[in-house]
Amino acid sequence: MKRLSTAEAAFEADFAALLAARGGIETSVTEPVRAIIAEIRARGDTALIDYTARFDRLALTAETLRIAPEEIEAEAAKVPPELLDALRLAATRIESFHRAQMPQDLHYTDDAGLTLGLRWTALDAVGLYVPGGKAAYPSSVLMNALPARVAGVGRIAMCVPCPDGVLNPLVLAAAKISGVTEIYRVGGAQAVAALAYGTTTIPPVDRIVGPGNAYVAEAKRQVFGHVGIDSIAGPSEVVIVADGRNEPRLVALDLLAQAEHDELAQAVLITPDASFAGQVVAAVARELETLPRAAIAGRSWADHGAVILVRDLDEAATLANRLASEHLEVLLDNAEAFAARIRHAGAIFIGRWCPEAVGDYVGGPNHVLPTSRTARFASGLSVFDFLKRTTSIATGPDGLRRVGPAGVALAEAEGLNAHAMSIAARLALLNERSV
Ligand SMILES: NC(=O)c1ccc[n+]([C@@H]2O[C@H](COP(=O)([O-])OP(=O)(O)OC[C@H]3O[C@@H](n4cnc5c(N)ncnc54)[C@H](O)[C@@H]3O)[C@@H](O)[C@H]2O)c1
Ligand SMILES: N[C@H](CO)Cc1c[nH]c[nH+]1
Ligand SMILES: [Zn+2]
Repeated sequence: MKRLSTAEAAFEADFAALLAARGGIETSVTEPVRAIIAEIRARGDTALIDYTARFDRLALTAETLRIAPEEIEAEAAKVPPELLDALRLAATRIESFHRAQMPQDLHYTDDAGLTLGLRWTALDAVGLYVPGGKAAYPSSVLMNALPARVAGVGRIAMCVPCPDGVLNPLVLAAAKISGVTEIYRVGGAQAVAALAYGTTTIPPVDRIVGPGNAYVAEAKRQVFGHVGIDSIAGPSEVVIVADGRNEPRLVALDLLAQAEHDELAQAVLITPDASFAGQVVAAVARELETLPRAAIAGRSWADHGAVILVRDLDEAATLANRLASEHLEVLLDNAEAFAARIRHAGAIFIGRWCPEAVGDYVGGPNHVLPTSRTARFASGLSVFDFLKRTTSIATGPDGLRRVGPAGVALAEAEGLNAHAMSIAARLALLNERSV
């Protein structure tokens, strides 16, 4: 864990090092992934079955690639009722927040007499990748599938690797609650390729979303352009701005909640109170003694954690904006006012009673958020990832007369004569016919 102080002369250099410490994309898998995608394109289901036998130790046939409805039911039925209730509560809240995001179409006639439109339509088909094994978060199934459903996507296909044939009941229960029934037990780059290009069993989709390991991320990068993808997520991050009026243990737990995701996760505390900073650092050490995921969280905190001592909250706001973190917690008296000054953060958690973990599960907004400072220009997953816009222009003779000559002039200036003539010829016809 780094201790930085804005009062120190070396601060800018230390801070730059902190910004640069964010994770990058793994490149050693580029060629293996290229080969896997080519095989899936050439041999379809047969290659998918071969790779699943090799990487997931699971023998499949074209008939068993897709998880049968009875299997989904049987697995979901293994989930304890209180956990199903928790998933349902989360799903209801996520669904209603995403429903509130749905945009309006535009349709109006302007002063020149042209009728202009902008219409939102949902994607036809989306593929949702869910990581296999212990890395799978059922909450992420809800966060990826529900916005697609709310947007009105016609078909949602899900791929989840099942190493040694083991299904994950919670993942299947979350899929069921989200209304996803088309689920394939395949993973890795081969699943991404199958979703992108299609096989006999898996029809192709238009966009692929969801997290995964380096093979999955690289495959998404390589199929991008043929299909759409969501952003490629880096390690999780939290920045916590807290004054000395907080309970140190609660702040320590919030830092560790991010750190326990991954050894590369980054947890940063910004505070104007040096004595409080010391108490939080001590509390982190105490909590690490008993935390089940202490090995991961301890590594993350040791290698990527930071405590920044600022002179005042103005400096805290400036640094929080520069960090443009995936998550920002504001644990201050006047948290709303501080949050209003933040321009760059994936999601903001406002007030001492609002830990980031609420947003991971039951807040309502999406927990798939921009990492690695991309919050400067990117946003979290939403219904907009599953919608597209089509614009329209309608005009009759009057509108064409009003705007056509300027179009002709611009086309001629660009040397595009057919463009100019397609408008000019109509204008000439209108004059001839005195329409
Ligand atoms: N919300 C979430 O669920 C979430 C969020 C963030 C990150 N993640 C990330 O998801 C990832 C999960 O990783 P995972 O590996 O457990 O599951 P995964 O589903 O991402 O990958 C498993 C697949 O990787 C492929 N693979 C493994 N070794 C390979 C090799 N040598 N060559 C080619 N392909 C190979 C196999 O096809 C296997 O099915 C982690 O990196 C985790 O950080 C998950
Ligand atoms: N904090 C993670 C995204 O950064 C999401 C998550 C899922 N489960 C728990 N947390
Ligand atoms: Zn989390």
